[in-house]
Amino acid sequence: MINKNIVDRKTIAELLNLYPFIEDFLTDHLIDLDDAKDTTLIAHLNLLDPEILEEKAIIPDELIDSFIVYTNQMIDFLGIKEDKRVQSITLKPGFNKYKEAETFEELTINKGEIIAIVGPTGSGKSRLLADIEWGANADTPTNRTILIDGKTMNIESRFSSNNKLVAQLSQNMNFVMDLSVEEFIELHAKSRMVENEREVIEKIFNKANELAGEKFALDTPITSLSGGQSRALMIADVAILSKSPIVLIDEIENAGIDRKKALDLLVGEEKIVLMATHDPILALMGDKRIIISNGGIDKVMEITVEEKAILHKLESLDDVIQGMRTKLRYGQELEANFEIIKN
Ligand SMILES: Nc1ncnc2c1ncn2[C@@H]1O[C@H](COP(=O)(O)OP(=O)(O)OP(=O)(O)O)[C@@H](O)[C@H]1O
Repeated sequence: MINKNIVDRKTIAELLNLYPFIEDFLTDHLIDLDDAKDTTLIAHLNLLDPEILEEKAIIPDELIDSFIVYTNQMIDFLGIKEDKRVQSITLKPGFNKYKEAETFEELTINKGEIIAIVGPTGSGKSRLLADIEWGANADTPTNRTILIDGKTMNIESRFSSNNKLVAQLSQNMNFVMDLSVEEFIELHAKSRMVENEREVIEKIFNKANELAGEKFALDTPITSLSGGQSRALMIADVAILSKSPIVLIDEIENAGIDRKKALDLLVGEEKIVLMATHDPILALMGDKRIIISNGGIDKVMEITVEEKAILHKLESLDDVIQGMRTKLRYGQELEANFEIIKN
């Protein structure tokens, strides 16, 4: 089944590749496929002249909604083998540290969504991630319940180490195995029984190097990767090779990797991503954010249009800071005059 997150993130060409039958719907609605293939449907509609939209009686949001309904009906009708992956997780309220009931409405997170978890140090962000990893069923200190596709996690999924529903990326990841990067990925690819092993190894290696600040080689021993490089390798590995549909990230801000690319990579693979963070850029990169206070979920907020604009400015500031970091690292002097490019 598709949902709005998927339609918002995939290009029309990618959607056509998955569901060739949508061509009829798009052409019936006068979408010029030659023009539109490399953009998302919403981006394409937003680029159209308002007069043309009016003339064709197209209201972008309504068209997207009917596109989703049509595509899902066709998936049903054609009996297309349904994606067995998890479609959503739901958090049901429990108690905060003072045993007061959490007041948020039950929260459902769909695949392709990014949720930031924010709150002061010690407020319970990691605890929430642990509840999700554990598949809490009113049996953790918070008394929360986590539903996967509307159901509590069964015992097998909770305790099995194969087919884990949840992949966890934490701040401190140390490798202890005596393997090269290539051998490490190969081992993982073999255990997953992938057919196109070479291709997968190359893809993970290239993606990891795109995310990492300092490049590494296929024959670099994994024990000599830096913190940021190991984190980049794990993210690429989880995104491309791991079948776990849910990814939990505990603070990637200090890992020295390209955070935006990392999130885009995970979400592009249609994972459900939850990340605990103190970093305003990451917090605003989420579609929603969960505010934690005293061990409880205080509220759930959606990113506003104004915040999206602020995120854009913060990213420019961040570029300046990263640039300065690079200069300092390579022994250069900083200049007082610097420009913040985007506005
Ligand atoms: N609802 C709760 N009931 C009981 N204990 C809780 C609850 N929420 C959190 N805790 C406990 O509070 C402590 C601090 O929580 P946690 O480590 O999750 O904070 P954090 O927000 O991740 O902190 P930091 O930002 O420093 O990483 C932990 O021992 C955790 O188990």
